[in-house]
Amino acid sequence: MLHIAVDIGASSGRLVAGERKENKLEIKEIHRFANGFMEREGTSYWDIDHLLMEIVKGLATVKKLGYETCTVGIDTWAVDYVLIDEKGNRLQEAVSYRDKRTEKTIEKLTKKISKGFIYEKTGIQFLPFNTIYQLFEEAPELIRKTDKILMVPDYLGFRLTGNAVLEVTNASTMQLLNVKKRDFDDDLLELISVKKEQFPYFSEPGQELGRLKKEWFPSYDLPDCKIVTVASHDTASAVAGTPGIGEGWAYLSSGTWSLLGIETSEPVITDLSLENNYTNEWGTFQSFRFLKNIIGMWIIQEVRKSLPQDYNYSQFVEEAKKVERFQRFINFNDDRFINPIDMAVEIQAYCRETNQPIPETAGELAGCIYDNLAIIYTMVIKELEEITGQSIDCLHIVGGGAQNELLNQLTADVSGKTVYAGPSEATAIGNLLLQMIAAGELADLHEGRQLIRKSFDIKEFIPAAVQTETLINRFNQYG
Ligand SMILES: Nc1ncnc2c1ncn2[C@@H]1O[C@H](COP(=O)(O)OP(=O)(O)OP(=O)(O)O)[C@@H](O)[C@H]1O
Ligand SMILES: C[C@H](O)[C@H](O)[C@@H](O)C(=O)CO
Ligand SMILES: [Mg+2]
Repeated sequence: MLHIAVDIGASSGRLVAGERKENKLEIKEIHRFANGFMEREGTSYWDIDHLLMEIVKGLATVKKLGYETCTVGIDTWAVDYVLIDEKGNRLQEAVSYRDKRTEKTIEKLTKKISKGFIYEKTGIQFLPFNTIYQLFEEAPELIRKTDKILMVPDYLGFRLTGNAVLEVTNASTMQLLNVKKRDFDDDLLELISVKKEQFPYFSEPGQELGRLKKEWFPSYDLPDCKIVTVASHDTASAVAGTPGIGEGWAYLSSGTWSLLGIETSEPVITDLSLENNYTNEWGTFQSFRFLKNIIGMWIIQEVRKSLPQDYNYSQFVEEAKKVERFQRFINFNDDRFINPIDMAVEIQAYCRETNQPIPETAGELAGCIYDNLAIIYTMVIKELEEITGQSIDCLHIVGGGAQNELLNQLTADVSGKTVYAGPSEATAIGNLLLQMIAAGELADLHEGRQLIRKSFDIKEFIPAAVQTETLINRFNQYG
């Protein structure tokens, strides 16, 4: 059976076909397209209709390749949603989590209910753009007109099948679910004046959402195509698509964001996890993704836009290799880097304010980004071990960032952990695994990860000795 993963990240989207051929998973990229938010009248939003048409375009290609039967699973970035009325019409643009409307919302809401209380209920990290804060900022009359609040991947599935669900891995990122009840938290819904009935019913990954709506057939005429819910939060699919070599492994889903964490069977909700802003996003098969959001390749993506000359990511890495290591220490998790007007200027301002050499060239800018990400990753690994009491033996770097061999080696060196890099399309692969488990082609995720290890090139990076403590001390001095 052919399975199609629709994986849409903040910077790019792709349709990846996957089929099990004996003891290998064979994948083929069918369609790739750019993503990114737009700005209009002071609002940052996603062109959601364009994304839908890109999916349709990709499915038409599947048809042209001669397939008649397939399943499709959709995953995207987290927290963002679409409001629809009782006729299914979209009530407004799909606002991006990078929009500035929620910059002060945590401060506003935690005057009414403490952070500790919210965290005790949800176990979810405090990111200014969590769904709870976005919904709080919506105009009350718009919420009153809203029949359903659909998370982005669920909205795309609704447009293709007419059926709406709330898939749990992405639902958890709303910071509205009570982790013990595995249901909405009534206090939090009341706090933001939203009703439970304004959400669809929950769906676990692996359930049939429906068949493609007839009106889409003319452009791709896939008579036997079923949409299946997968881990619709892309990071949850990326974790599912992590090879999982050894016992004490951690994952780093390296794309626009760097999501670094471990899989747990129970949530970790402690003073220390709250203090360090760790999250317990829901994973597949009732697991949890105990992780931390680290500003990831967003930084270099935005620097790329700042520079007069266009560099591709391989060129940035080559330029970064030429500059001296660890000349600047920058805490890229500072809110100033969430969405500055000009990232290169913001980095230079940070260095000027902290009396550090100001990076000017592409190599100096990329070099300081990769140097400091390696230090931040190391600090998060140390925090994870301290908070959970579990030792982490190795780190799996998956996603587009896994192709950055300089950063892979720097991460191994600074953290002292062996790094396994790849697959770069782990999100799409995890999406495919969940469809294959639903189709009975795989018994479970354990078998799926064995298939990954047999099917894809996973590069090993052995740590070389560096003065980690010195680097962390210097980072804390400037961070
Ligand atoms: N050849 C390469 N060398 C080094 N880095 C690369 C290379 N190709 C891609 N990358 C890095 O991968 C990043 C994109 O990763 P990926 O494709 O996983 O992100 P995405 O899926 O579009 O977004 P999201 O993180 O929201 O899922 C780029 O920003 C870039 O930094
Ligand atoms: C906004 C979220 O933190 C973001 O989507 C992250 O969870 C992610 O999934 C990045 O791919
Ligand atoms: Mg991605």
